Amino acid sequence: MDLFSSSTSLTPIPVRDGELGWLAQLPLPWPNEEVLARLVAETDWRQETIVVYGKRHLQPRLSAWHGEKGYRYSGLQLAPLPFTPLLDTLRRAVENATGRSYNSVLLNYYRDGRDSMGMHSDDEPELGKEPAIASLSFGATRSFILRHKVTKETLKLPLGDGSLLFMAGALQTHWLHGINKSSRPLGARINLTFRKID
Ligand SMILES: O=C(O)CCC(=O)C(=O)O
Ligand SMILES: [Fe+2]
Repeated sequence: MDLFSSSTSLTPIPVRDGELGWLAQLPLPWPNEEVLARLVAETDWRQETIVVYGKRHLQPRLSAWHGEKGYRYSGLQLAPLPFTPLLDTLRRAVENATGRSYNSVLLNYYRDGRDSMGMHSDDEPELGKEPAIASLSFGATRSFILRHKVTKETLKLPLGDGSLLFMAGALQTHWLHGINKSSRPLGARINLTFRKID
């Protein structure tokens, strides 16, 4: 009997108009807390500015972009940093679990419950049609909100320490997603979304 088969393969989350898979703990060579501490310390974190209706705002989180190609995100042009050995190990673990390959990763650092990400779709043209996006989380559990653009159906997925969420198929065409602010005292969370940019 393969003791690990049930814990290392993605569990499908049934959803209309897209594909979602979930794994409670991605197998990694280090404990989650060690990965979190290294990502906090070793990443060149930036607080990016976004322009909304002509006004400049600081994003309510820190971020970093690593990959082979530059990337436009919410009107920002992010200059890519190379993959570090740590990020490369995480990428390989995510590729094993999802059966897809990635050449870029966006890191987001939610310092506490006041940090957030507005509702959006990852549907930039350079991601291609029906992009596969693998989302790896460390630290505090935050609710990942998914809202269907037409039916307004809403899913709330608590993404815990070490968990992997896989989004594919038509999901980005039909759904928005984001991370709400929380009034509860929450610790730090880092999320990595692995993507393939053409
Ligand atoms: O922090 C999360 O779980 C979501 C991140 C996200 O949606 C993104 O990076 O595009
Ligand atoms: Fe996203």
